[in-house]
Amino acid sequence: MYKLVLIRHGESTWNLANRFTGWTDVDLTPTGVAQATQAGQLLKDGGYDFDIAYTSVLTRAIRTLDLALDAMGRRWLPTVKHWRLNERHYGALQGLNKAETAKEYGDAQVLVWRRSYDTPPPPLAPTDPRSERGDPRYAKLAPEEVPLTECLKDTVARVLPLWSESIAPAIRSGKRVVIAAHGNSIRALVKYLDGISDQDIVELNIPNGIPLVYELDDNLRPIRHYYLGDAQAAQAAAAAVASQGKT
Ligand SMILES: O=C(O)[C@@H](CO)OP(=O)(O)O
Repeated sequence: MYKLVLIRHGESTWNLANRFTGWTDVDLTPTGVAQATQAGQLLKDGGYDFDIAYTSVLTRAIRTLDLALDAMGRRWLPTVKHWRLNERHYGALQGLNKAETAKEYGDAQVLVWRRSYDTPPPPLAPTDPRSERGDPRYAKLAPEEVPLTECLKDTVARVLPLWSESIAPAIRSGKRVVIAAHGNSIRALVKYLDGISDQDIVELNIPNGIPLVYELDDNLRPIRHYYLGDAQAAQAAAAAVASQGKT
């Protein structure tokens, strides 16, 4: 049996401001810092240890990983930072307040933009100053590979090559893996691992900064999964994430 640990970053400044974030690179709030440290403490207390870490190229996930590993005395852990673990690109919604957007377009439309499997939010114009196409961290990508919007289906499609080419082989080779990523890149991975339907994935929300443990069989099929720490608190935090897009 293998164990894989997934951690969504701690609360970010734009989580606090309730703004659509996507590929916008914002930092953690003091609460987010505390959540990340607490995640590391929970892992340490639970006897978890890792051989390799994966994270995105966005500050909130990188810092969460750093803080969690620091709490475990494992700041030196080999780490892969990859754009394929970035948050889902939120297109022209990036920067807008979620509740105000719901007031303007209605809760149902915002739910479609936030959680539907295959309806992307309206795209950014390539010339929009919010576009990440000129950002040096994506210099290795062709400009058109840097998204202007994504639905979850697109996110699944770009997360899975990293899973099958790097993360899954690492797990199979016996390495203990932790992934610090984002609400929707984790939803993409969980959809794939658990075989969740396109309809049911709408209901799945991932709370900030709570380690989610997957026990996997020899074929990397999930046996069970659970949040570390207080299960009810994790459930309440996930429900609070679901409410962020309501009026
Ligand atoms: O804004 C975002 O990028 C994500 C995660 O914070 O939000 P949501 O939960 O609305 O998908």
